[in-house]
Amino acid sequence: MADKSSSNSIIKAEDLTMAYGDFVVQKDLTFDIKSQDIFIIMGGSGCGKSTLLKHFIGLKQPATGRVLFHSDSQQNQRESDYIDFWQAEESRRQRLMQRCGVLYQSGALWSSMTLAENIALPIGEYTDLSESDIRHLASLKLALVGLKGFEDYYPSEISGGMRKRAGLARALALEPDILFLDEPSAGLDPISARLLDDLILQLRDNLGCTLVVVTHELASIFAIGNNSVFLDAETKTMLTTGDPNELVKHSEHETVRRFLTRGAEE
Ligand SMILES: Nc1ncnc2c1ncn2[C@@H]1O[C@H](COP(=O)(O)OP(=O)(O)OP(=O)(O)O)[C@@H](O)[C@H]1O
Repeated sequence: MADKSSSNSIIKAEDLTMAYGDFVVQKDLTFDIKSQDIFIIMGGSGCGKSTLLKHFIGLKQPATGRVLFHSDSQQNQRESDYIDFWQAEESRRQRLMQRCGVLYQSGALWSSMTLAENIALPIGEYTDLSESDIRHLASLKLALVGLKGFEDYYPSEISGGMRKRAGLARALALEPDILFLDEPSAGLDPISARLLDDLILQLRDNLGCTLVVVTHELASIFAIGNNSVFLDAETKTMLTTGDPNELVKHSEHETVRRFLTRGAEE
């Protein structure tokens, strides 16, 4: 089934069923995330958005089905170029994960380290660069997210929005081609949330990253998303996949249209 529309997929979920023990969270998930998508994982509370993210970042194994990563996002793609993440050898999995940056909901910065030190940490761990090169790179990453000059600040000395951006700078430390963001605008005021959306769009446009974002903020979904999957808590499966800006108008599923219009439809 190598149709043209799936030809530049960077991640694929195939018949994925997710469960905690006997408790099935979602079943039969099949969708593609394409290179340079801003792909939104959406759905009501407790439907399994964060659980799905965990399957992509190596924290949780599928009950059944597969998570496939393209072996090299820069190349033309054939079916044989996909790696079944959970069947791959540990070393292969680690290499795949080094292509991925993650921004956790809390931001997860080390409070006892400055912003530059927070970003230098993964760079020092995974590269052989000198201390001064690492420091220089950390400054560059902070500049990328609009935090030039804040190298020596501690997380407690900056605002929530700035902490999110610093978390993004750290997620970018190893120059990932895929970024996973868990509720990036949670806890931010509307203006800071909007600025973070703008930054996310810039990162995609300037760095060519693919972004996978868990969010239920409607403004963000429409502002940044060009592709999505909708997980339904009731039927425990996906209802649809596609551009949320189209789904809000044309989805055949009332549940999806109602979610995207906050129930204001009709
Ligand atoms: N470690 C766990 N063990 C058992 N059940 C879990 C675990 N983590 C989550 N669950 C359950 O799995 C379901 C999906 O949880 P998940 O956090 O993925 O949903 P979510 O869509 O991200 O929720 P929210 O929008 O509220 O953050 C929920 O019923 C939750 O209680």
